[in-house]
Amino acid sequence: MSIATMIPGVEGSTALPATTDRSVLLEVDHLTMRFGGLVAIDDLSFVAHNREITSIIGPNGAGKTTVFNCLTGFYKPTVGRLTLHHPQKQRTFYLERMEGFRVAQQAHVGRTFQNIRLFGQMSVLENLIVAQHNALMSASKFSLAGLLNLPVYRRAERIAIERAAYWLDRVGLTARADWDAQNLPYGDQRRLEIARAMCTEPVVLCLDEPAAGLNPRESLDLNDLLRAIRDEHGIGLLLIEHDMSVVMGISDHIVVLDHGRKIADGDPKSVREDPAVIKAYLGEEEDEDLPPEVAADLGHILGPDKGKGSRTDG
Ligand SMILES: Nc1ncnc2c1ncn2[C@@H]1O[C@H](COP(=O)(O)OP(=O)(O)OP(=O)(O)O)[C@@H](O)[C@H]1O
Repeated sequence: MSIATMIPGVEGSTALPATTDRSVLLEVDHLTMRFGGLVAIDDLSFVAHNREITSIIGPNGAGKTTVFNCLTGFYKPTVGRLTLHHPQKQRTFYLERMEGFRVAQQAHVGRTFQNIRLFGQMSVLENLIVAQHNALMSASKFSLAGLLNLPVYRRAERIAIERAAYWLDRVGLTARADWDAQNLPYGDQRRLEIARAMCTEPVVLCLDEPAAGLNPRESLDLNDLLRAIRDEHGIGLLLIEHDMSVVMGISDHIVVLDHGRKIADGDPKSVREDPAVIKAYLGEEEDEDLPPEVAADLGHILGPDKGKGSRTDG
């Protein structure tokens, strides 16, 4: 079977066609996460739709990464239900009940990390092959078919290599396929992490600050890549991002947290105008002068005429 029949966006694909289908992909109900006496997430509910980019924003410590950690099986929530409606398998997964490693394996929730976590001493290509470990192990019948190099394993191996090649091309890293991942420039490492997550064939991709450390050009390219993943690959994206030009530029839907609580939920325009959001980002002392880069970020959220305040980030 050609990789073209397996990867959405490639000629001959059998994946879901790119439509305007906005079916609910993920439901978060009454999610609460306590660490001892600290309530990191406090009764949070929201939905994310298929084929949309949903951003979760809020000041430092608002609970954004904790939401991702609960969704992806790194944390067990104290209370709450996380329901994934898998559009291809027509199945529902209760993520909070699953063992952590099964969340990626069975429910196909992929993620990238705030601090890049590549296999630094493996090549770029090897990082993408290792990401397909589950499929390869299954095809090898957990060793025998692989050891004997049976056709079923050879086919799975070929598909894994073709998928890796496809994603190398999509993120512009084909020429660096043999480099050790640790030797890539920072922006390339960020894109390799996204490619690696996509090689696991997620139905929802959670991206934790993918634009961190990117220059403006790289940041614009990232926007294009994320839009293309949404539009061509028929999945939902969840984004945590401090760069408000990225958030406001590509989000279909934004959920705003402050001290673990949801304070706003809607499209970028309504969130930008929401008084609770303005207050969370500006704080009470609106006259305080901010550093220029912080004022610029606030300008992206609140519009050019408002860029002063005391709270500092996305
Ligand atoms: N494993 C943990 N143990 C104890 N407290 C934690 C743990 N993980 C997160 N927290 C706390 O939960 C709160 C929310 O943290 P979280 O990292 O989710 O916020 P965030 O919005 O992602 O912040 P940032 O934007 O700075 O990354 C913080 O007070 C943090 O210290």
